[in-house]
Amino acid sequence: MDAPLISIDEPGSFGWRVFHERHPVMIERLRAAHPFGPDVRDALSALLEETTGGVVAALDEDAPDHDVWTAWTAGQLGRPWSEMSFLWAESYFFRKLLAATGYFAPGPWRGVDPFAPMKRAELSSAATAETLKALDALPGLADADRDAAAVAAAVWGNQADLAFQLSTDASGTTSGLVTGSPEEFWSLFAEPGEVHLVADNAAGELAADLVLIDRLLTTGRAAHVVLHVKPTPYYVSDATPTDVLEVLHRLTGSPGEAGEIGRRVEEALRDGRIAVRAHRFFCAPKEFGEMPDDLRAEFASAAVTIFKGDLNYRRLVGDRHWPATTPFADVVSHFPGPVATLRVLKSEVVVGLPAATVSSLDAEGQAWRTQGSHALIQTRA
Ligand SMILES: O=P(O)(O)OC[C@@]1(O)O[C@H](CO)[C@@H](O)[C@@H]1O
Repeated sequence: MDAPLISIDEPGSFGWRVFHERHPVMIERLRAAHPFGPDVRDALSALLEETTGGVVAALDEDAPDHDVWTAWTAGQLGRPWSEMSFLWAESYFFRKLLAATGYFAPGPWRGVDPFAPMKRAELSSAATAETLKALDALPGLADADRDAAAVAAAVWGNQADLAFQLSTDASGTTSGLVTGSPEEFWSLFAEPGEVHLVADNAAGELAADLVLIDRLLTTGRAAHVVLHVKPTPYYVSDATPTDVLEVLHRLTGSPGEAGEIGRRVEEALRDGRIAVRAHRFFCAPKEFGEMPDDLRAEFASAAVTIFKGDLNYRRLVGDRHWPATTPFADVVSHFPGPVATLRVLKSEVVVGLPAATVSSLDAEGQAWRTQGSHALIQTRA
């Protein structure tokens, strides 16, 4: 039995606060970052109004992806936004945000990633420089420690999510894993095969993901890697194909081990051991249980698929009020192959925790599910 979907209608709930508190701040930041004219500024205001108190309106008839969204919005148009599930509503919000900035229309903003200034600032920040410099320690580590470091960086890299940093929930602290371990992650890999990594954020997190991919290839755990990113800008900092190139340039332009890794990744892209894909379903307002057949077939042929980040977790297990002790294997039974998820907890949903862990986290009296201080590694062979 499925648990109830997480919604956005209850004032003060996490989903409600994303719409009523986080989105207005995000839109202000976009207005400050770009010299949008009155048409775009008005469209952004109208979007806020629609999504916080209005009804769900269709995309423009001439939108390039109008047909696919007609299917994805079936049954929702004309209904109040407050009746939509959090997952559905947030995804459609980001699609409409792109439309409001002129991303799909003829004109100066066509194809311009409105979040690029934020992503670029993170990629050139002192914090990212420090993280890249820390990679110099890797060659001196024993194999097991190097494995553990690569996974830990990929997990905690997910803290650097620019939408989340706009949240009043963000604690900025780092506690431990609520479940799982690097050893559990690596135990999924046996014969070298094709590994798929479904990326989340650009900049620092994607740099850590490329380090993990390099580790998979150089240790022979993967013969090929498919890196899945978003086809269009999404959730502020989600990685697109352009971001893969930006991060790669940042690595190859760095001294030391970061540069070495960057050059190995570049070589693997050139000779086809790494492929980058951007399936449109990665921006769909749907759980992965509803993925289309072509994507399902790709994952079915993978030796292992790695899902990064909070949103991919929500889509994988279902963005629902599951009891936190619900077995992970039960909620991912729809997925057609071995799967691992590396995620910092930034929204309400969580499964697969021992009852004792849940009670001790609850007893601490912190917003441990949403404040980005805890992480998890979960696998199903
Ligand atoms: O997927 P990511 O980048 O790890 O996190 C996305 C996120 O910031 O956005 C959602 C709310 O806007 C939450 O799922 C989460 O906090």
